[in-house]
This record gives sequence, structure tokens and C-alpha cells, in this order.
Amino acid sequence: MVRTIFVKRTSFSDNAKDDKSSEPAPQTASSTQRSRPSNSRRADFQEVQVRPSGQDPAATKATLSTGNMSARHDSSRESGGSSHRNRYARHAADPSSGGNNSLQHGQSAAATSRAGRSKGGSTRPDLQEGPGKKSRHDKEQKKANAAPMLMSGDDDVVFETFVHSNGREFVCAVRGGRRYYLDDWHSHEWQPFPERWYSEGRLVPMDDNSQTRSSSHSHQNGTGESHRHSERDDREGYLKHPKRGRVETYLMEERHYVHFFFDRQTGKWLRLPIGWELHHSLVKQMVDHVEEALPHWGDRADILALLRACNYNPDECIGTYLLLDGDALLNAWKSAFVIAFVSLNSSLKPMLTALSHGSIHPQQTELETERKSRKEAERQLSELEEKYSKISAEATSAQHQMEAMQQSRPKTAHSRPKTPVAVAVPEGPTQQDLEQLNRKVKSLRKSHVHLKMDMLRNIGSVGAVIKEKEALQRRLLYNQLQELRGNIRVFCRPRRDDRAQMCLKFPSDQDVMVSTGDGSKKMFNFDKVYNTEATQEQIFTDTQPIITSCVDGYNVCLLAYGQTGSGKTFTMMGPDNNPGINIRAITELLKVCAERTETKTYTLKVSMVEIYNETVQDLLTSDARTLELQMVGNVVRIPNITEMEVSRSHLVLMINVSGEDKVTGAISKGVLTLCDLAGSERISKTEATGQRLVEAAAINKSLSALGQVFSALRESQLHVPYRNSKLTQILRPCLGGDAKACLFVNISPDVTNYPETCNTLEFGSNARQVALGQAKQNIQKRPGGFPPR
Ligand SMILES: Nc1ncnc2c1ncn2[C@@H]1O[C@H](COP(=O)(O)OP(=O)(O)OP(=O)(O)O)[C@@H](O)[C@H]1O
Repeated sequence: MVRTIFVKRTSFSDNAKDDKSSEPAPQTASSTQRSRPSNSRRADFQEVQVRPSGQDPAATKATLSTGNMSARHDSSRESGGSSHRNRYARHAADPSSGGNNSLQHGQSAAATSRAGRSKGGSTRPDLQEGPGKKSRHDKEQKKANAAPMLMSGDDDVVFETFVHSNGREFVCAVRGGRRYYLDDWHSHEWQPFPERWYSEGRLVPMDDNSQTRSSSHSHQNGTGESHRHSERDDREGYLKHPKRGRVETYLMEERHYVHFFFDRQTGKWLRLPIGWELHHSLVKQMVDHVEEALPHWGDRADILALLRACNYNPDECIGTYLLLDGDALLNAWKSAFVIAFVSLNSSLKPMLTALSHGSIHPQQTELETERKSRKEAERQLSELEEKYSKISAEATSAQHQMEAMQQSRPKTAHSRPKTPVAVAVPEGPTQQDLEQLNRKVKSLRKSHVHLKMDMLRNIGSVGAVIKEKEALQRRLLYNQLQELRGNIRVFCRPRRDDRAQMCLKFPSDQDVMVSTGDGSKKMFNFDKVYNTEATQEQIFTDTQPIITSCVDGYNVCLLAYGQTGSGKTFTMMGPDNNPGINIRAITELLKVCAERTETKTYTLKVSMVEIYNETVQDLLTSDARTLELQMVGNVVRIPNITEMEVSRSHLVLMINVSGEDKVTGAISKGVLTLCDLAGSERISKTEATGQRLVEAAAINKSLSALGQVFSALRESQLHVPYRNSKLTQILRPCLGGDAKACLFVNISPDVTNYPETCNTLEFGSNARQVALGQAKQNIQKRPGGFPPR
């Protein structure tokens, strides 16, 4: 059978000219160093015919032509001996090969079809195989992948695997004395082998390697390979990580499915970060499925977070999303709201039980009140409707009566008696009766109109109640999702400036639009957007539940970020007569602790440091000394720092709250970190020189380090660069996964500050996408005591 594939023309990383001119060099680091990536990659596709052959196309050795790296195999010979130089198979024209198409990253369809043939045409997805088998199969596929590119030629190609000391593996090929590796995560193309890698890992001939690795892998796993082969479990899978290479995964089910990966360094199964999981083919299929059903959703990480919450059930995920996105439903049918509400309630019940922490209770109470007021409004409405129909009926019958009377009156003036006659008219009403009836009809019409207006007003207010309730529901669900994902909550507060030429608009309490005179506009979305009139009380009320959770043993962190003069200190510290979050937080913590003295004993300690030019200064002592930071596990220790029992303080950065339960002896430890960051404007704008320039540079360095930490967390990178600045080292426990974090982005409303405002809002948007995971309580039980609740 002749199979048609399309191959993409692409030059090898060094260009052909270099290849021709260069002598075959020994396999040394220096020879590799000479290889330079070429800019001359072409991307035109060409049709090639490939015949299946009995011979394994991915033979470890292939023959090369001078100057071009091509593997010789049956397919190339049978396609008329055409020299398909430097080609990289990308797309299979034969749809049947697509049927066997693994969703694996960077894998060519041609390679897949070959792999499928070598397995006897199996259409079983790669995912369903045991890990040991997959590992060898994967290498075969990589070699097969390389084969079309390494078409006919005279030189030998030797395939190897490079095992980096960081655990990653790369398929390598040596041709003409030069070594290349297949970059199957990024460019998907052959790249020159980096010189420094020689000292960072080892090269293993591919056949030896596949055996060694698979056996060592099964040993590491602690499970026999034969055992893996016999059990086909579709919860097993793998993904390809840019740094770690192939990572084994397993979807474990306890009460809920939780996706793990096998960490070769620790030899343990660890929970899969959301960013990695998006590369898992099975999960990718689920996300694709949801995305197909809800094309406007757009955020794949969000989809996956909801999928996790829905126990990896795409249909449930779609249903939940539709319920969340209920505006259209509400406007379309009032009654549909009731149905949505009932099903939302039932689907939320397990989540509500699991999340029965303080922050949800007030919202539930609020919801109850809303429910009652809605019922009351509906009752009033039905009463009004009843009244209205009664009066309408009365008015209609009165109208009929009047018409009947008018008909019974004499039709013309001639026939009417000219003078009133004293004798009683045997038939028909008197003039008085008619006037009375007329008045009655008029008054009935009036009350009819009033009633109609009343009813319309009430319908409006019922609609408003329903809408409000819907918004409340959505916020409740959103908050629960946030709790589960552990997002950094971002609040945006513009400074009040009566003289400013405003460049801000607030379309809703979650959106802010920045516009300039030239008409450009940018919209940003946050957890809460205040307007310039927002009071210190309002700001504190919104953060209060998060702040006070540190009494229950949570680590909580509040940061204020923004350009100089945008109101960070005003928000965090505030003036004496209108205090900001810091003072209110301490007062509230003292109040909450005092309320619990019957059952718990609390100690509050405060420490205050200043980070200046990358040195940490203790501000609670008169000694001018610099402090060192130490990391113990996930906890930052600052030896010799001054800690004071809280009485009253005006500037606080870290408050340690530890509480001991008088009955169980359990000890909770929470830290509240309040951080007023330095101004974020660019150095060029400050026009600073000398010492001020050094200060500005240090501030810039630490703020960009904070931005890098957010980026690394957002992308679930393995290495998060906390150590790049003292600021990020100190904040590490708050951003490391088990804390609750809030970021205030403070902005100026003035149009002249437009660029800085946009930078600040972009910083906030990035931080908002960080998912820290669900916050954990730090509670230790006393040895021999009752277990903590
Ligand atoms: N919401 C607000 N309402 C009224 N005045 C405000 C508000 N926000 C800030 N201000 C005033 O604006 C000025 C600058 O604010 P603030 O010192 O808080 O800025 P900052 O961002 O902390 O600056 P820096 O980076 O220099 O510390 C102060 O005089 C402050 O009182």
C-alpha cells in the first residue's frame, strides 16, 4: 500500500552550506559548539509517498548523504529514490493514520502511523499502555519521528539518548561528527547539542538505553514491569514536561479523583500542577470537549479547575458552567431562574459542606434572607394580580351596565320630553343614575390604572430581587471556586483626586476601563474594583474575613502595589483619623481573640522589618542592624528579630497569632503579613541619580522578582525564583501554596499617569491568574491531647 504523507521542508539547525563546507569532526564539545542554528527554516509542505516495509524505519543506524542528514530506509527508496533532504514529516494525508493519532506533544502523524503499524495496526491510544512499555514505545516513536527527516544519504546516523542530571531525556543523533538533539517540547526540530550538556549528563546508545531505563524505571516504581503489562488501567498516563521530560501520571481516586505524577527524584507520587495537567492527553481531550461545548469560555486553566471540582466529568463541568453563566437564562425566562436555583443549590451542597469555613456562612445567611424576601415579593405580586383581575372584572361589568343603560335611553332629542316630567319613568335609569354610574366607572378606571402601575412596579422589584439573588449566587460560586483554586484575590483601588483629568471608568464593581485622550481603551477585570469614593471601612469590610482567618491558623498576606503616590500607604496605614487596613486588622484580631478567651488562649506578636537596598532592617529596635533570612522548610526565620507583644502600634508588617485550645490542647499558628510595597514606577521616570538611583534599582529588582515569582507560579513551573530578592524570600510562605493572599493594586486616576496605571493593572491581572491551591490551616495537636477538630 502506498501511503501519502506531507513533509515540511525545514533546514537542519545548521544550514546546508555549513554542512557541505565542514569536515567531519570528532565528537567533541568544540565540534558541537561550531554548530549554529540557522535562520533559513522553510515551511513549505511537499507530498511524499511512503510504503510500509518490514524493516524498522527507525533503525539505529542509517546512511547519510554528504552535507544533508537523512536516514535511508525502505520508504525513501521506494518513493523513487528521491532525495527528500532535511525534511520533517508533520502531517499525514491519510485519514486512517489520524485514527491512531496520539495527542502526544510534538509527535508527527507519520511517526504515529509507523508506530501503529509496528504494533500490528493497533488503534489503541498510547495512553492505555503500561508505563514501561510506553517508555520504549515513546523512544521508538521519536526515532521514527526523526527518520523521515534523516532521509537518504551516505553518512551514518547514530541515535542516542541524552540523560540529563535533572531527569530529562532527549533523543540525540550524531551525523558527520556533529551531535543534535530533538527539541520535542518547543521547536519540535533538531537543534545543535549544547556544549555544556556534556558535563551535565550522560549519553546512552539508544537500544541499551531503552532497556536500562525501562528496567530501572520499573525498579524505581517498585512495581514489576510484567505486572504493569498485565494491568491495563486507563487512569495511567504521562505528559511531557519541558524540563523533566516524560512524566508518568496516575489519576488516583479516593473520594474524588486526584491526578498525580511520579516524581523520579523523590520516588513518590505527587499531585499534578494544573499547568502540567493541561499537557496530559486525556485531560486535554476533556478540556477540548468542554471548550468545544463552550467556545466563548476561553480559559483552559479555568476549565480544568472546574473539571477537577466536577471530578473530571466534562458533562457536569459544562452543566455547572451554564448555571454560573445564567444571565441569558434569567432574561429569557423568569421561571428558569427557579429551576437553575434549585439545581445550583443541590450541586453546591457537597462543596458547601466541605467548605464550611467562616467566610461562607454570612453569604448563606444573606442568601436565606434574600430567599425570604423574594417569596414575600412573589406573594404580594400574586395578591395584587388577584385584586387586579377582580377590579378589571368589576370595571367590565360596570361598563356593560352603562352601555345597556345608554341603549335603553331615548335615541333622539325630539323623542325626549322637553320638560322634566314628575311621573316616574317606567323603564330605564334616571339622569342621576347615569351620572353616578359614570363616576363609578371613572373611579374604577382610575383604580385600574393605579393597580396596573402598582403591578408593573412590583414586577420590576421582583425582577430586581431575582437579579440580585442571581448575582449573589454567582459571587458565592465564584468565591468557592477561588477558595478551591487558591487564587490571589486582587482588589483595585483608585486614589481619590478631585483635580485629576480622569482616565478611569468603572463599568461594574469588577471592571475598570482605562482610556486616553487618543481614544485607546483597555479593560481589566478584578475580584473587586472600587471607585474613587470608596471608604476605608468599605475596603476593610471586604478583606476582614480573610484577615481574621489567621486566628484559625491560616497564613494570610496582604500586599499593596502601585506607583508612588497612588495610595498604597493610605490603604494599608491611613491617617490617624481614618486608619487603613493595618490598624483595623490589629483591632479586629484583638477583638476576635478576646471573644474566644473562654475556649482558647491567644498570643499575638508583631515584628516589623524594612527592606532597603536588599538589606533587611529591624524597625522595632534602636540598634541599627541588618537581619539575615533563614528558610526552614516552608517557613522563613529571621534570627534575632525583635518581637513585641501587641499593644498599640502604628506600623506593622508581620503579626504572629498563635492560639491554644483549652480543651484539646491543639495549637493553631497563623501569620498575617501586611506589606506596603515601594512605588513601582520605572527608573527613567524618577530621573534619580546617585544613592536614589541605587534605591530605585533595588526597588525595581525586588518588584520584578515578585513579578517573576507570580509568573512562575502561574505557569506551575518547577522552580519558583523566590531567592532572587529579599522581598520574595520574606513573602515565600505567603505565596508558597498554603496561604491566602490578597493584592491591592493602587492606581492614579489621572490621565498623565496612564502608562504606569496600565502597568500596575497588568501586574494585578497576572497575579490574579496565580493559583496557589487550597489554603491550609496550621494546627498541631498536643501529644496525648484530643485530636483537633
Ligand atoms: N483614597 C484616597 N482618598 C483620599 N486621599 C488619598 C487616597 N489615596 C491616597 N490619598 C492621598 O494621596 C497622597 C499619596 O498617597 P500615599 O502616600 O498613600 O501613596 P503611596 O502609593 O503610598 O506612595 P509611596 O509609594 O510614595 O509610598 C497622600 O497624601 C494620601 O493621603
